[in-house]
Amino acid sequence: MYKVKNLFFSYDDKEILHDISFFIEQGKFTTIIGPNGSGKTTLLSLITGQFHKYSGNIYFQNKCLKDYSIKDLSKRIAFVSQNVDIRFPFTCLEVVMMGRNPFKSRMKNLTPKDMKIVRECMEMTDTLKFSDIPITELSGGEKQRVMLAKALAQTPKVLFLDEAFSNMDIQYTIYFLNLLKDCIEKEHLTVIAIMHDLNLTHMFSDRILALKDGKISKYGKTEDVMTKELIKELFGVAIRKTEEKGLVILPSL
Ligand SMILES: Nc1ncnc2c1ncn2[C@@H]1O[C@H](COP(=O)(O)OP(=O)(O)OP(=O)(O)O)[C@@H](O)[C@H]1O
Repeated sequence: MYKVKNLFFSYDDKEILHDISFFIEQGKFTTIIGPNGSGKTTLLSLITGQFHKYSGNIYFQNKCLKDYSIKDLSKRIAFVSQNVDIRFPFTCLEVVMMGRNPFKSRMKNLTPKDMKIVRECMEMTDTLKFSDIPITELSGGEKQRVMLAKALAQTPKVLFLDEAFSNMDIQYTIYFLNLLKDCIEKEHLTVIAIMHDLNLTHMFSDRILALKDGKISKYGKTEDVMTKELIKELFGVAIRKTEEKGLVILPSL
């Protein structure tokens, strides 16, 4: 689905990503982990086509990422970041409807089929009740749910999440992680997420890409990557694995 080869990226003179190569499989939940400043968001920005000045190659569905128009890319990928940067008081319904823009003909309204998708996505994310409320009047976690509804309304092949649950309570976070697992199973959605919660990462991810100082420390199946040794190397903390596929962080060791 995604192939990244020998990717280097710098902000001005400061090198942020160094010789990154990996392949993302379709229909998997891949999580990028790593300490603050290790380059996770930068990597996501690059593979979602937000930055163009890099060296190396990024291929998406066997085609060079730079050869996609923004509209073509928006029909295939959706992105939810932790910061909801909408300052204009669009209603939540209007925001979710924007998710259908890549599919809309110019100067035309959304079709009944588009509106059905919008409604279903708002139902799924428990945001239908916010339809007429300006998004600027919602709490942080509520806004993130609306942005997730908008992203799902894009009916993407790949959903990118940059700490997209950071303001949600644990009940909604687990609800959404299970919902995404369902979409992966039934619709072969590919999810590429950045998460800081190592326990949830361990429970829900199929693959882990571990970044440190702009380089890949390890990439592979969750069980192979989330070892005590790697977590110690990345974050300097000890962990204990539980029988139920959970992780306990042991901060004092
Ligand atoms: N616009 C920018 N200009 C210059 N340097 C930047 C810019 N954005 C990020 N950086 C630097 O790039 C490095 C990687 O940042 P990035 O946001 O990718 O890290 P991250 O792993 O996502 O961190 P966090 O876990 O804190 O979100 C950091 O050292 C940061 O200071």
